[in-house]
Amino acid sequence: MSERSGKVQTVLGLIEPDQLGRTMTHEHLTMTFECSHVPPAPGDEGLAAAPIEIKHLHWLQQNPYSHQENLLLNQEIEAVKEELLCYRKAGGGSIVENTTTGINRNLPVLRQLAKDTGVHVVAGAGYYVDVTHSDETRKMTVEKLTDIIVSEVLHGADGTEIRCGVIGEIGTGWPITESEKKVLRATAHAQTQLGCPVIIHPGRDTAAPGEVIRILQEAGGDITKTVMSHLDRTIFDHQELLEFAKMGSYLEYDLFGTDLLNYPFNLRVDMPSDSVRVQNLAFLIKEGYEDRILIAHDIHTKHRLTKYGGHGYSHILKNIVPKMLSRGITQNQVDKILIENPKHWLTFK
Ligand SMILES: CC(=O)NCCS(=O)(=O)O
Repeated sequence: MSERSGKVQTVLGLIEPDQLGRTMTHEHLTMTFECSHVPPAPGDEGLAAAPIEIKHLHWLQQNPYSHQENLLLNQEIEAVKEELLCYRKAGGGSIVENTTTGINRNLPVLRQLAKDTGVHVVAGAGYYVDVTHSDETRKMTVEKLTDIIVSEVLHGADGTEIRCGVIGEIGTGWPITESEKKVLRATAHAQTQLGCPVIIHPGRDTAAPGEVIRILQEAGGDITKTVMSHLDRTIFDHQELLEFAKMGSYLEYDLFGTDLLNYPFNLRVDMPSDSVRVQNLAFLIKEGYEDRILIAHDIHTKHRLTKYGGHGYSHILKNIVPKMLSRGITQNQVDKILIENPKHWLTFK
């Protein structure tokens, strides 16, 4: 049995699972998202180059990836610190920080934020999507990738002694590339060695989550300790959702606070509103999945911070929880989604 067994690993060390409290299982506190820049529509070049201002907020909400500066969340450490203090005041306890290799993980900043705010921060090991894989990463064998991921959890990552407490978000696109498949197999092998939680970013296609789970399963991964992120923008039909839910992973709705009409990464998608997200949670609960649901905001751009008029990290606690309660979800079920489910997922076997 390892020292991590029965514990949660934060950037400040191991803690008891009961110390976590309310937990957002998919956020970013510092990262860059230049890999996902979308050129502005003809005529919008001026807006895309303008400083972020309240008069441009609606444009930014509809075109978040077409503004280069908006993609640099790493420039907002002070604002994020203030947000985390508000998150604590609102009853938040912990945050899983999903930034992996490829989108500028910064473990010393995460550790400082945890120290300054008292919020428990769990950092992510592994690799984001193919477009961010270096030539060196692409050439690695599954064994080498496994060793690196294991070391990020056991010894620390990016040349620091700060240890990751989950693997992910592991990035995959659609179709899943060969390099991403190797990372997925390495993730499963590392999880087998460590007994740790895993979290996946699926490609933007309805078939993507199921395909990822099949690859992890074949490589020996523990699907019951694996989270499928971004279901909001990936599976829409309730029957397809139930088919996927039967595969046994955690089901994460993590884009609370976003209301995007034309989702630039897949224009066929009708991005749901927060009201529809809550309806989906109520549906999954009715179907018996209350032990498998997780929620978050996945803040990864500047405009979603309260400093810029956004909803911030406390939106779920302040606005979504009352909405859930008003739609027949009980306090006990809310507590499962925000406290019990994250706790079970994050505890090492
Ligand atoms: C940081 C990240 O991967 N966020 C997800 C954005 S997406 O549009 O839902 O893929």
